[in-house]
Amino acid sequence: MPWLQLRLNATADTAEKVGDLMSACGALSVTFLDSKDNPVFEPMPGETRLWGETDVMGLWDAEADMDIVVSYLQMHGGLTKGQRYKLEPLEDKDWEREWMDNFHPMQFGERLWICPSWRDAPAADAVNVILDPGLAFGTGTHPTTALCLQWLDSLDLTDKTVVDFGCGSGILAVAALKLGAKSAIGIDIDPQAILASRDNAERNGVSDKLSLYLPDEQPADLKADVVVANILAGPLRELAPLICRLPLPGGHLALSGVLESQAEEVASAYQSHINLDPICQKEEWARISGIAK
Ligand SMILES: C[S@@+](CC[C@H](N)C(=O)[O-])C[C@H]1O[C@@H](n2cnc3c(N)ncnc32)[C@H](O)[C@@H]1O
Repeated sequence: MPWLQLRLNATADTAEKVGDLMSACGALSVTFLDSKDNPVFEPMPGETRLWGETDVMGLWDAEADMDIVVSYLQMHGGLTKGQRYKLEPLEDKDWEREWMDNFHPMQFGERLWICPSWRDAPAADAVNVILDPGLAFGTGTHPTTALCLQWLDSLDLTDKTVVDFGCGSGILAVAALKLGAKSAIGIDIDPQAILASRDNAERNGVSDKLSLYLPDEQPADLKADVVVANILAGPLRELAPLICRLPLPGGHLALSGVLESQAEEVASAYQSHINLDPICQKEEWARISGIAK
């Protein structure tokens, strides 16, 4: 089935509203893209977008009446009078082909590779995580995920327990298990993330070692040797009292999803419980890590 894609530019303040309006008039998916065309996070409710100019891209099936969609956006302030937008058909075949052709195995750190299922593993002795990119967050292409994968690769995870807080596709928990962790727990507020993580664990033969919880279901006394949380700066600040208690004494913690400009403030919420490493950066993103006191 061919698709129709509508793309328009929004600002930090309007992107979320434009996305909601697109969903309200039948978009099958809505993606936010930064200035380099990387997909960016959907903001948490009440959270301010921090990355300035954002393109919002909605996808409809070919039957959709896009005149109605455009009028609806104009009527509700998603498109201002005279604002330019791009509407183009996307052939299903081209779309999938392009996706598949462009998604190559990617290396993180020394041992770890993320490999789409339709490509051969790059090296027999590498640690290969098989993951199919989708609309869900967490394929390794985003710098915040990459920072966490590199960090996990740098640790000796043999027989360690791991918590992946904000597990998304489960990429970090699955990678940790394939790097030798004994067991992992993934936690996410999004039920779709729980399902995606389960699928990806099964695809990688580690589902028996991964437990998944919504936040209000997680064990009360949860502790682990290694804790990784790739969520945004706001939740990381708010959840600091909870996340600080997750690593065992001497255990490792990494926080990601934080812009470089927010790193000091987030780090200060953790420094009473964590001996912090120097902040590590990739593009405009920062990773905060350290060892629990
Ligand atoms: C940026 S994605 C990270 C996904 C994956 N861990 C990765 O590194 O690519 C953030 C995930 O955190 C989840 N999340 C956001 N706030 C959360 C919270 N307060 N508690 C648990 N999960 C949360 C979101 O639903 C989303 O799946």
